[in-house]
Amino acid sequence: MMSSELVLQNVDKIYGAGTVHAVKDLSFTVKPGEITALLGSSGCGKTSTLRMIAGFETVTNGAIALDGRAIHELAPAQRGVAMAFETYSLYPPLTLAENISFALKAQKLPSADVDKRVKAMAEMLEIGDVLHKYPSSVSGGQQQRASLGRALVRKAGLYLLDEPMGQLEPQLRAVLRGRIKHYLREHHCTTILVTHDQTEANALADRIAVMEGGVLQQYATPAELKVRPANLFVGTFIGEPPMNVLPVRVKDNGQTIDFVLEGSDGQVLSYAAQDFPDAVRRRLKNDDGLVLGVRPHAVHIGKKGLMARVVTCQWLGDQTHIAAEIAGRTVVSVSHEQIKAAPGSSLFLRIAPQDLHIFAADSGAAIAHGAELA
Ligand SMILES: Nc1ncnc2c1ncn2[C@@H]1O[C@H](COP(=O)(O)OP(=O)(O)OP(=O)(O)O)[C@@H](O)[C@H]1O
Repeated sequence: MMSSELVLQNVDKIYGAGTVHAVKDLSFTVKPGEITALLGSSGCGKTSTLRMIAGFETVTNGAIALDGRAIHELAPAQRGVAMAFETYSLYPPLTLAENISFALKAQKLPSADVDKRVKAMAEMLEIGDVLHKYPSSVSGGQQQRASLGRALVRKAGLYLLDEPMGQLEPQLRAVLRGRIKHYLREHHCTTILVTHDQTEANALADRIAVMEGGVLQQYATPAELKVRPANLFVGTFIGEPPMNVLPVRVKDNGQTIDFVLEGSDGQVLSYAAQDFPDAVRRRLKNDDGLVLGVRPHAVHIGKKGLMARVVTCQWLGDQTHIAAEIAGRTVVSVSHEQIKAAPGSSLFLRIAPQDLHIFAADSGAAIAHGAELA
């Protein structure tokens, strides 16, 4: 199947009389055959972005190109894009099989070939037994899968999938994710997927565009987003349970680098100065306000360290989750060992220097990840 490169360049979406600036100066490229997820909370602008690429919304400023061809002023049908949108529903007078095969028939493929492809697609999506039914007599989840099948079975330069599995129960969603990813890979489909579910984005996408307030926060692989978040928003948005956040002031006395917890009576995370390379130390000016981000699995329970008061301690069968309070903040620790800690008791939290994410308190921009400059 052909696959295309998609380029968004300085795209803005302003609705109505200019009161809602839904997408701000958005630029990113999806390489041929790559799967990109647009991820963000409700209202961040991901659907507006997808709808502009599809042609259902006009672009206020900027350009969208597919394989070097500007498409943002073309009608949707002229863009060479296949779509599975919640609002882009099935044709009611056609069966699910006829809906899925519609575009293939329009391409005048031999009917034996069409039948074979529709059947394979339906089996992949677990709707083989309802292919003869009409949309009104199947469930929402089956309609959604038929709509996805109709998009995927077509030949297109670009595939746009809007929350394609939003209506499915978790087990089926997990099975289909794997199959859909395999299909997209095998057919080298350039794909954009909109989701608010980071598990889905991580499982399906090569790269994730994290959006907030209409602004692209970071565009990177799932692993990079976790290990090197560009800012505090991405750090706390990606990862489950979320990253712990500790506002601090830094003191470098030449021997040790001390992070003094804001709001505490002098509780300090203290590290040997040589734990941090000079390049990082030069960026940490004395008394600067910083925010430390620490993943829960990097917060260890030890014999010394930051003293915290246990709020809850739960063994989940394969890991212990401890929530502890320190300087009026809750810090979560996740451990694969079974730990017993009574609520109200005190314990000590240890964090290795290489597990610290250091952000500027004012802008939220990342300064360092572990011992490396951001
Ligand atoms: N047709 C419209 N007219 C005016 N404002 C709109 C319109 N469509 C979306 N918006 C606004 O634009 C902003 C971005 O909306 P958008 O639907 O793109 O976000 P989203 O991240 O996809 O959210 P959701 O996950 O809830 O669909 C929101 O503030 C929304 O209220």
